[in-house]
Amino acid sequence: MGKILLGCIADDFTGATDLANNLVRAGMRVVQTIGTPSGALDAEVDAVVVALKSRTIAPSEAVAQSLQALAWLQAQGAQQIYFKYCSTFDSTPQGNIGPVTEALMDALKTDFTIATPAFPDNQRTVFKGYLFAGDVLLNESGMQNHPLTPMTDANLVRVLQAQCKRKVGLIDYRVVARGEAAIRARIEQLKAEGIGAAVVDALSNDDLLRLGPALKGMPLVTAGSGVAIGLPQNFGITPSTQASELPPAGGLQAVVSGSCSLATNRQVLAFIRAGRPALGIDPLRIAAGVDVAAEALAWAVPLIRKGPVLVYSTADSNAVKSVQGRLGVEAAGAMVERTIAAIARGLVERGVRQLVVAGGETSGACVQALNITQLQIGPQIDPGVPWCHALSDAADAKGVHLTLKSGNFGSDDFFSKAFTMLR
Ligand SMILES: Nc1ncnc2c1ncn2[C@@H]1O[C@H](COP(=O)(O)OP(=O)(O)OP(=O)(O)O)[C@@H](O)[C@H]1O
Ligand SMILES: O=C(O)[C@@H](O)C(=O)CO
Repeated sequence: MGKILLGCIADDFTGATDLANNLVRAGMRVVQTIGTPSGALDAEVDAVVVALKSRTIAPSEAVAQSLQALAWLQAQGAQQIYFKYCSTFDSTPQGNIGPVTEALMDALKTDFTIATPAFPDNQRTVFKGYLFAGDVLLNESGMQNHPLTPMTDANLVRVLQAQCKRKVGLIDYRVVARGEAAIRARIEQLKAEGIGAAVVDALSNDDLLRLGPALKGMPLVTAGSGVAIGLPQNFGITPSTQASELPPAGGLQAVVSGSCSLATNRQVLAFIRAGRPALGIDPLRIAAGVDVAAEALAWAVPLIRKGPVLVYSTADSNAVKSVQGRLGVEAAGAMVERTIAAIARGLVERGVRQLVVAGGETSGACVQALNITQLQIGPQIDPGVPWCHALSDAADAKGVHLTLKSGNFGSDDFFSKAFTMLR
């Protein structure tokens, strides 16, 4: 197999497909691996995204996993490394984005990198170092109440500095607007001031496309998925439809959703309002010992021959809080994830070959239950969400078309629209 150009390390599974999607749209052939593979790469591609589940784990463990991924990517010939985190920069002062960045810098023996979660296609922009989600600052966007990674400060220079030993600086929008030469000059100036990492402003895709050429040859880039739109051109790659070609899809269609984010709540409602079959599952019944997965599969089987079905635990924040109050946050999450993963597996065993999964943690549980080891990345359904084609150790799940939807991504009609794209 040929050597890869770009080696990527993503801190969660849906985030990994988001990054892979932007690379594919810019012309790269990409596979996503679930965890760091044990053997050599068995595919002819331009980039590999190693999907970790490291977003909320302790820095020492995240560093160890990321360095293992780095070593594997280097062994596949990667010329540049991309550390992908969330477009809402999910991490507290004790978070691991800084420690992982610095460990990768040390391993790559590089003295400078950039950091920017900007993803304008999904309304994440960075201005004077402050991250906006839509029209509001990150800490007014709801992210200040995130159960695991509450973001109470939108100033990314401060947030990253709190996690880093190296000094953190800023490349602001005025520099970015002037393009490659100005960005490179600013990088040299920051380095001379002893700064090791700089947050980069980006208000639009044009900013990201101006940033791209200035990153050519930088050993490590750290970012959300947005920066990816400007990197393939550095390797002489231009957009092509072939990069996103997947084998033809067939089989039955289903959606499973464990995401409780606002966008997913709207998507569940839209699917129900469209008159499609949908079954809500109740975490308290799972806790009471009812075999909810078996019930859901018995419900789905007669319906699924006629079109896509949805099984969801999606609920609004009050309902989720009430369940968490009774069962505990972690126990409730784990119980629901296990049940949805069992349903996903059961659906695939019963002939589902096109599966939509909503929610990052939920996706992790489903992908693991299906023993999926590798995903080939196909066409985009909505910004940040592509169809994928699965390689799996489980014979049933081999060749399944799968999409892993981040909680906050996708239009309201996503659960119906997704299937129309595979016809
Ligand atoms: N009704 C419910 N009550 C309590 N917990 C739930 C309920 N439904 C789902 N959960 C749990 O909430 C968590 C949702 O996280 P998940 O990452 O899947 O979605 P998300 O946060 O919307 O997605 P993303 O991480 O992509 O933004 C999971 O642990 C899931 O099991
Ligand atoms: O960057 C994002 O917002 C997503 O790719 C993600 O990481 C969601 O978990």
